[in-house]
Amino acid sequence: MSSKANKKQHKAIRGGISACLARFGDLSSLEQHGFARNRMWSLDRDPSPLPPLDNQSSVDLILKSTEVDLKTPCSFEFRLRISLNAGKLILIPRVRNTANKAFSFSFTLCNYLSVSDISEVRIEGLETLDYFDNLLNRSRFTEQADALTFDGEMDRVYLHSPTKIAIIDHEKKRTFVLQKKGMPDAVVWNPWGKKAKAIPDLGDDDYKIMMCVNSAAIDTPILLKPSEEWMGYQELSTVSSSYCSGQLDPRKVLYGFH
Ligand SMILES: O=P(O)(O)OC[C@H]1O[C@H](O)[C@H](O)[C@@H](O)[C@@H]1O
Repeated sequence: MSSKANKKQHKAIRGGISACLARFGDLSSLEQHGFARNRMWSLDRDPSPLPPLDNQSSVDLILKSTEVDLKTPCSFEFRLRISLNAGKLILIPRVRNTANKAFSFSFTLCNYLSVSDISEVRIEGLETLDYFDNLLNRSRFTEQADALTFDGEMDRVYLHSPTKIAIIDHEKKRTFVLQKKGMPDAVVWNPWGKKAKAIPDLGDDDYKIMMCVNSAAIDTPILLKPSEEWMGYQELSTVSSSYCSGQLDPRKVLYGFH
């Protein structure tokens, strides 16, 4: 979490994971990254059709469009199951269309990851993919690097990424493994120094120890007919090892090679 995080209501905390239901990054959006991350959610006592929870380390939450302001252009129920197990955090977002006409939306789970030093981080799994560069008017490029490293501001939407992405923190000897379904794209963001200074709830130097790698459905919005439900899945886990140590080949993490 940011050293200057603002924990007031009606504002997403800068850190953790925020659920963004919107035309993500679209200027026509009513609120940056949508309204869902800025609202108070309720406990969901009927998470059907998911099986009821049977362990203490899970919770079902719900946000109904009726609890959102009237500017919401559609009627929906947005459910989120959060489960925490040893070294593993699972999020299952679901959106049901409760209106009598179809609507589409983009969706992102914005994962703030804590790292030892952004210059020492390497992301595996995005190589050779096409991406939109938000810093260059969403121009489309193809990733040429073997792995993604950071030496300046980055804000990209990688298209059709694999279901597993590894974020390797050399200094901490820790790898985050991000697995996802139903969210084909991946956003990578680090504001770097100049932009960090301009973001009020981010400490000037916080950019050195954070990054966002987000599960997203942005390029092709999710289309829901009346009564239909969309479901996504995200699993974030850590592997105590490092690419440097030679004990772990990131390809094994990504593809399970033996
Ligand atoms: O400041 P926020 O609204 O939380 O957005 C923070 C960042 O999130 C993303 O990952 C986007 O790709 C960036 O364009 C954006 O600046």
